[in-house]
Amino acid sequence: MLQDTVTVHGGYALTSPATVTPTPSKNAGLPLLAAAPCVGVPVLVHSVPSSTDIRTLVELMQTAGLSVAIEGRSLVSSPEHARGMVGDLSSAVRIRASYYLVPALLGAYGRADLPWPGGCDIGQRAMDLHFWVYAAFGDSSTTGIGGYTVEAGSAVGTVRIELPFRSRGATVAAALRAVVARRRLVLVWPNRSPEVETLVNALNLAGYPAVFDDDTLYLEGDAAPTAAQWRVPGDKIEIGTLLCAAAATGGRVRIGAVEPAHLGSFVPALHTLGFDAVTGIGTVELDASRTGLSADLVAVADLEPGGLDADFEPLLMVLALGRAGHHLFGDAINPGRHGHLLPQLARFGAHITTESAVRCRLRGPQALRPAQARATDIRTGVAVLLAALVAPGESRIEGLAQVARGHEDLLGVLSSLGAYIQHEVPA
Ligand SMILES: CC(=O)N[C@H]1[C@@H](OP(=O)(O)OP(=O)(O)OC[C@H]2O[C@@H](n3ccc(=O)[nH]c3=O)[C@H](O)[C@@H]2O)O[C@H](CO)[C@@H](O)[C@@H]1O
Ligand SMILES: C=C(OP(=O)(O)O)C(=O)O
Repeated sequence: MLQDTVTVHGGYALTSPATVTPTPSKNAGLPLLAAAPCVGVPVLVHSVPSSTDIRTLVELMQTAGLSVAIEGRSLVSSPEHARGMVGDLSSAVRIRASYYLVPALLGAYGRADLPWPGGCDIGQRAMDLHFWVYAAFGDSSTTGIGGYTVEAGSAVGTVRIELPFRSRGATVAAALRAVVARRRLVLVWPNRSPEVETLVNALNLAGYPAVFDDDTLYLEGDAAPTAAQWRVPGDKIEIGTLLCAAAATGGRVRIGAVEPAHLGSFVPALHTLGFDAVTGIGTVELDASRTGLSADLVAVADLEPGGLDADFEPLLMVLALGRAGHHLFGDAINPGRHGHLLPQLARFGAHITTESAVRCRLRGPQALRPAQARATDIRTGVAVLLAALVAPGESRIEGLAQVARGHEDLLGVLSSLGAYIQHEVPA
């Protein structure tokens, strides 16, 4: 059983003896799993991670009467939709991605009743764009204090939607609604993150032609589908975590099964900080003994294609603390995150100047000292683990259930690189 508190003995270089294969990704897996009951054909999804949020989504689909089952590390989805009854979906409040369930529920029952998305307490989790997407399909939505209801409409023909910004959640909602409604979709300003591109490739494999053309996604939701097998890709955030862990502790790591393009502007950020991260075909490696001079880093989360994924920003903040320069950080996408992250890093002695709720600056290098800290959300949790691995001495980290929401066994992976992490045995 996972214990919620660990002691991290920091100050040791993390080095992988062999090439590390990343664990499959939560954030790429969630849309694929939600898509499986939408496509109208049998689907087998391979490499499903068993992080808590993924397990919650699968349980929710089963409670909703959708025909999905976990077999080993795969999800098997059969086209016969409902068992006829939707059970209690109140645990949907535990994850943000519960909103990915709406299209499958509309397909199975013609309506979706869900609590508001929850998960990490990192800012408002608005769904206005999702409702706007459903309205474009002719669906009607009503909202209340505890949750919302979407009821399926009966409109036909091509649906054209222009998003005001590249929301990942709204893009997934539009794509899944199009295949459930069997309608052509023209979506302007789609999100083009690797997680969405993975979903679009999966829909292609299931016989729904889908293509990005500059700033538009074209999806033939009315095509004839075919049974498909999908695979959840390796977790780009875990890859980033291991690169930062090796870099920050003066170690070395080589990671395989990597799609370097999925790392977006994360690798250039490592270069700015002076680290020689080298990408190859399906690999990325970093040897901190080859570190050069660092320059000022600007790490501002961005939804534009190739922009910095917000979930990389806390990792880069810890890394930058050890590197010379004036470094700027921003995450307006998760506007509550700095409010959790900065106080936890301050416990390690980090001096970070808040410019606004979503922007901060720091001047490096700064030495970190061991601390007692809390994983208040997934990425703050990983950031404090990194800080603890850097700070020489014993740190105590609480709240690891948050990290387990996004990672199947991050502590195990870090331990395989030589991290010395002890689980606290409850009295
Ligand atoms: C499950 C999952 O994959 N979560 C990721 C996803 O979150 P998420 O799916 O929420 O990301 P979106 O791109 O949809 O949302 C980005 C921003 O837009 C706002 N918004 C979104 C929809 C809407 O209808 N109205 C609205 O105002 C959100 O509150 C947020 O501030 O992308 C984020 C940005 O890369 C990541 O940090 C999250 O880890
Ligand atoms: C915030 C995250 O996920 P979610 O949006 O699912 O809470 C995350 O993965 O860090």
